[in-house]
Amino acid sequence: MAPKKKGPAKRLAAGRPPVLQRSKSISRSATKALINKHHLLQKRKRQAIVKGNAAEEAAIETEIKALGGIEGYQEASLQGQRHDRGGDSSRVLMKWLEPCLSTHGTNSDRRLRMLEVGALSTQNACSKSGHFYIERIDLNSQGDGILQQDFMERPLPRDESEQFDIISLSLVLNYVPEPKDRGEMLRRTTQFLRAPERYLESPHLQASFSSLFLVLPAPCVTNSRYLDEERLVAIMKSVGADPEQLRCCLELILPPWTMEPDRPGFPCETARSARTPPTWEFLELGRCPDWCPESDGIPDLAAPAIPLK
Ligand SMILES: C[S@@+](CC[C@H](N)C(=O)[O-])C[C@H]1O[C@@H](n2cnc3c(N)ncnc32)[C@H](O)[C@@H]1O
Repeated sequence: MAPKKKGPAKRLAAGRPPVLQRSKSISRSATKALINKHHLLQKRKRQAIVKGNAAEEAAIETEIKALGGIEGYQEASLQGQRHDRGGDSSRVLMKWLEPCLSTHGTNSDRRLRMLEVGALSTQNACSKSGHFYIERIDLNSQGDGILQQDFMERPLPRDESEQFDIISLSLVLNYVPEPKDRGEMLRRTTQFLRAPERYLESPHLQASFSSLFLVLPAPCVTNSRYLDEERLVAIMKSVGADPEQLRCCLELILPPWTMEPDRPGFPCETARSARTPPTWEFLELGRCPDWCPESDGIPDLAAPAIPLK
């Protein structure tokens, strides 16, 4: 028998089990294209389900799989959290909360409760801060410390001990294909937040808690036929947020030149004055929310289906 031909020496990494292999870096534009395509397919799939068209639904599901499924989408999202691509949004949150949290301290008995919906990592800025007990959930858990759970199916809190001081909903709302479901998701967050009375004896906390940290891709607000700042405020009001207390964070996917302070159409003071990393922009609508869970009426988030005039 002829001796086996020796191939080129393999690198050690080639023998690693797949879970240990380093993920490939995807270019910024490929990341963005993949995320957008995924959102589009989710929307079309939702429409196919509503129409009861099983064949179309299956075809779209095949397309989603070919794109890498939810894992591919999450991988692309993680790439977006890289420092050189604007970093993780919770850095912005920590910056906002710094004045109040530095007074509060990090004693374990004083830590605040955070629910992170759509958590991709246990290593972001709020996780590292030491200020929070964090419950992390995601539709598709990427590892220990992240519970696999659909927020929409999460049992409602039975009492205040199961509620949270803050909920992070960063780049999750825009993942939900149907306007009505987006409304329901927002409304649901209010049921998980602690009542403002809880903070009456801690004036430094009162200014910021309880609150929702809402992050949206900037074009959802700055370049949308259906949503602008005014409508976003109206939507937040309809779920019971005090408009004077709102603060929301937009992930800017537009080129850095749009950070020009006098860019028309972005009248927010903080956006003008903040020294921000190039891919983030802040929408300062006031301070943090003072939720009023009793607010009547179901939010009319079908609103985004009505084009702006
Ligand atoms: C773009 S990633 C955002 C990750 C991270 N929060 C960030 O800011 O970079 C969106 C994540 O939200 C998760 N997600 C979407 N809808 C969800 C739901 N109903 N419940 C839990 N997680 C959800 C997705 O699985 C995905 O991992």
